Amino acid sequence: MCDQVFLSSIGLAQRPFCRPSSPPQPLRSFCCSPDAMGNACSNGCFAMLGGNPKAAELRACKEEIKTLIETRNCHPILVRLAWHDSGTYDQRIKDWPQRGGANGAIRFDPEMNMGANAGLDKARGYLETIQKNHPSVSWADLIQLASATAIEMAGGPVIKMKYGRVSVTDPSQCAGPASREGFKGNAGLPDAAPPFGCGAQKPEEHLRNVFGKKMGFTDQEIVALSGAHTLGRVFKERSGACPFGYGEQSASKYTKGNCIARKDGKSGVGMVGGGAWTKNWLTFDNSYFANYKDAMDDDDLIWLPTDEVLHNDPEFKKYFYKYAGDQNAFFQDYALAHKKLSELGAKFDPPSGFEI
Ligand code: HEM
Repeated sequence: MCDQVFLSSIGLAQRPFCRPSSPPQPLRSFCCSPDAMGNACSNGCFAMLGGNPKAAELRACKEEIKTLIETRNCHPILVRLAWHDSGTYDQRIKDWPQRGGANGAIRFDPEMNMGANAGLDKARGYLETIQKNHPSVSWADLIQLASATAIEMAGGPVIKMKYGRVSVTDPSQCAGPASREGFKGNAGLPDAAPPFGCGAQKPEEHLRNVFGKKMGFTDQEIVALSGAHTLGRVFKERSGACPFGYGEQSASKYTKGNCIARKDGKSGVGMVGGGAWTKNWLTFDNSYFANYKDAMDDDDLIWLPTDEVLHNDPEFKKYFYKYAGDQNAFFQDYALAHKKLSELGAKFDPPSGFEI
């Protein structure tokens, strides 16, 4: 077949020209130069290698993460760990790693010990064993992979992430708590209630300072990302943003040991206690939006000022009600916003990253 006939058949022929097909090329001509260690050429090409070995290693990690989540029901804390690694990102700082973001710095104490990260050392501990089994996988990738896997396992969307994130190697590369212009602490991670560390008087202003000015998200993305609170709990011993805490005695009605919160209806809540935004807080769905009135009216559920503003602010509320009525729209927008969050500030090797 000449090229013109072939291109027409797939709808790509632009101009009427015809020339004989080029002679068959050896595969090598499409694949530039993967190195002896099995790393891709600069185009991320592995055609000569029978698959990307780094992707294969990450897929093996994913299987171990699934076992971890299945046995410990730790979906929410893995999502929060990844978000707080990414959430140090400041788009006004250009250099890596000073700009923060998904670079694995949260595994080091200077970042882990920031007030906003209270409790997340537990999630770091969960991933430590997996990282030891796969030392070539970067912490930055492992943290993001665990979060995407948790969302999938909770019944949420598959997030088509890019991998190959380079990790920082030293605690001195962490973002300092007061390193972000206009934010007093926690490298500009959000506060659940006033006083807001950016000096904002109102939650809508605070969310736009944190997510818009600092990280580069739109109003729509802020609302979609907030829907992650369909999962998880608040603990008085961690953020202190609710009256519920560790153990059966301090648990809310929905976080006791015998509660069913998983999508598959199986028992198991991980550590007992805390207060949740939704009744089925190990299930990723749109109930955060659809059932917000329950959360506001029921003293055993949580609804923070930064949640409330999402259905009161004229811009935010357009998306809030859209997601309340349309779970598919929420899943689609969430997956895109989460992918963006997972890549904030990241440096990739190869530069184009790769999929697994
Ligand atoms: C909009 C601004 C946000 C505020 C003010 C906020 C605040 C909080 C607070 C206070 C907690 C409870 C922590 C504790 O006591 O253990 C929490 C938990 C959580 N947050 Fe957020 N968050 C925000 C955005 C996000 C985003 C963007 C995500 C993910 C994309 C997220 C995911 C989670 C998850 C999954 C938990 C539950 C963790 C667990 O159960 O261990 N949050 N958040």
